[in-house]
Amino acid sequence: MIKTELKTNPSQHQYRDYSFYLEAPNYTISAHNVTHEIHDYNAHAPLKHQVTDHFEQAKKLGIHSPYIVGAFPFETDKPPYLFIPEKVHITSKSQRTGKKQPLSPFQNAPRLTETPSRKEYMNLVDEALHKMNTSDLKKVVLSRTLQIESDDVIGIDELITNLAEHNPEGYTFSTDLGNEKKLTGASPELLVSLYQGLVTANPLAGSRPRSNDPIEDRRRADELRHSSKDHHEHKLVIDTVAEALQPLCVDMSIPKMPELIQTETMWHLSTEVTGKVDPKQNLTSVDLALALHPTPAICGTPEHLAKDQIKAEPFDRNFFTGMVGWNNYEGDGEWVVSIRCAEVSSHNIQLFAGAGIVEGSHPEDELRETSAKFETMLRAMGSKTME
Ligand SMILES: C=C(O[C@H]1C=CC=C(C(=O)O)[C@@H]1O)C(=O)O
Repeated sequence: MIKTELKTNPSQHQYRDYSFYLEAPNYTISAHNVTHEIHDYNAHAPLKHQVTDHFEQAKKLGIHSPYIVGAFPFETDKPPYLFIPEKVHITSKSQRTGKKQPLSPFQNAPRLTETPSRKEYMNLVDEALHKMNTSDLKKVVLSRTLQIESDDVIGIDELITNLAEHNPEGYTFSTDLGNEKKLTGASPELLVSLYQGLVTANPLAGSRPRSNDPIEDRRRADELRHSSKDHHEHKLVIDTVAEALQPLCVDMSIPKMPELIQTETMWHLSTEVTGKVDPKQNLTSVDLALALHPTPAICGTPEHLAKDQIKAEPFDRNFFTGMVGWNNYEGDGEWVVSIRCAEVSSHNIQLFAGAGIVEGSHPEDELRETSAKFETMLRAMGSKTME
């Protein structure tokens, strides 16, 4: 986890009008006045070189310690939306009011469309389970989308305030995607951070929806803690993350058993993997993030078979299940998995939610899990539940 050294008055920090905003558990980073948009991204040239070129150009423009910020999409052959801001502002965590009553980003009731339908989603899960019986596919993350259309201009400020109030342990973010669109959400999952040589990754996999009833909530947590199906799902992710980081790190440490963590809407199995970056390789946080992405927490294993199943999702994931974050001139930075999020434009919000399918998964449970994951965004919009 990144520690902040640059501390200013937290109350100065508002996300309004920022091109990039990330509120992490212990610091907030925001950026505006874009100088360089990395639009001439070349998927065949190493990103490292492109970033170095852009940093050099930014330096010529008088930005002494440039940052690169933005988002990468799920598909690795599609361009990221990255930029170098003229000004970056880092503070200790914003003081939140703890207000649980959401400010409404809508004046009038919006219209909702689900894709795929609930029945179609369960069919996709069934097909994936069938593939697991007839091929080497072990895990795939299948997702749904919820399109919300409003007559009002959507209040992005309210949305982000609500997300941050309700997810103090997570990463609330909003980043420009061009064409007046933003990717906005509150992710509980750290893909990777690099800070003064220390590498941290915190994969999540294996989940249960929370319940309003404390006894039922505890029962679900215990069920998850003891579920061999969920531990198997979790291990597939940890093994892949460890394998990707091993050649890039020294002194890696991986706890034997996952921890149980909670968000306002979900229980998750979580493992914090740490290590020291190999000093001989001159790696940046972007190098580490690209080496890990896409992890089986949002894609599956083996990756190529999981991607074949994901093609059956009847929509484009775009930046959902990609990553959002920043990288500074020294190569330090932090990248968060873009889940519990939505693409937001003036009158439309497209929400996304996925669930990991492994042998032993049940279509109705996965449907329920994705509905619960939508709730992170829905609650920030003032809605209690979609069931
Ligand atoms: C794909 C999502 O969550 C992933 C991250 C944590 C736990 C997950 C799970 O248990 O299935 C998912 O793999 C999502 O929130 O849309």
